[in-house]
Amino acid sequence: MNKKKAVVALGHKALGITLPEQKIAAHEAAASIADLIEDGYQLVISHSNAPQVGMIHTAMNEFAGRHPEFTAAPMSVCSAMSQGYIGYDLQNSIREELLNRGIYKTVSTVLTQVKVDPYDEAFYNPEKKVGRYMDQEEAELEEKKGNYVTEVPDKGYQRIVAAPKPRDIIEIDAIKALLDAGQVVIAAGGGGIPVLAQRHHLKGASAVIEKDAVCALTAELIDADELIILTAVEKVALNYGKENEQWLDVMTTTEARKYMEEGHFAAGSMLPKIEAAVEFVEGREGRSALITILEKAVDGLNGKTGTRIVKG
Ligand SMILES: Nc1ncnc2c1ncn2[C@@H]1O[C@H](COP(=O)(O)OP(=O)(O)O)[C@@H](O)[C@H]1O
Ligand SMILES: NC(=O)OP(=O)(O)O
Repeated sequence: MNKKKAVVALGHKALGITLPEQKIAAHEAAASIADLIEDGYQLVISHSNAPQVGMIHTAMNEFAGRHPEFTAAPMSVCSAMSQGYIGYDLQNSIREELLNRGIYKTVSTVLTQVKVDPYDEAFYNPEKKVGRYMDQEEAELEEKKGNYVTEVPDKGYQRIVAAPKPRDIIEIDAIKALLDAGQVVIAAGGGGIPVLAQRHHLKGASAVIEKDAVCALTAELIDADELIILTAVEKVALNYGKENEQWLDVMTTTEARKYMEEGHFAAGSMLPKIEAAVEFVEGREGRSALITILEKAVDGLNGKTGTRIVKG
């Protein structure tokens, strides 16, 4: 039997932020991933990184210059570190969960670079929130360092960086080779390390790519059957959080476009998921995307919950 190929996007719920939180969250996420593997899926797994990459950037740059051995690290290097920091925990948690179920599979993290366009509008209009919430004084200090910040209602301030569109995945052949060998691959974590191609040289870009967007691109490039976005809500809603909230079981791509125009999906959270789902599903016939809560992945795939996005 040909196994179904899927890309799974793991959000904040699957990761936590601090190392102790991450260890617990990754363990729980591994159970959902193992459920999917037991259900017969061949998986490429990607994940969020905005809190972590901000934390790493602050940690790396706070001490820069105070000692000759501590030098500043650009955002692209911090992205690479976040892939290692998160991938390490995820691959070991998934490996352990699979072994507990009597399944032997190598699980590996591919340090993944993603090509972006140097003229992408996002470089002129940074909007991606990263890192912890700050008070006004801390935010002003960040601005003095040349960083951009934005006010977040009820939470304080947060740093913002460019989130250019992912154009190509440099290590895609390695990802495909591992997948074809029946192994479990964690790739393009945190949207991938954004790079600008300068002839044979890849120059790290100061940006953080939207992980849902890179999941759609990965799914396209491996010609996946499913895009599975595991997040903090069981279903997508119209009028989310309002009195007339309406949870959706299924949504065609035409409906999704209309709902996006009507502003039903919040920028930076649900909107990139819907955009990714529409882009992937419209790529070829027979594809579908699922958005559901982390612990109900298999129920979602079996049509018991979640919101399914289909071409139409
Ligand atoms: N229309 C909507 N339907 C459901 N959830 C929505 C909607 N608009 C915004 N959200 C919010 O999007 C969140 C998921 O996005 P996000 O927190 O960025 O997840 P992740 O970390 O999994 O990528 C939900 O927890 C919910 O608060
Ligand atoms: N890179 C990225 O999209 O991370 P978040 O999901 O944490 O915003």
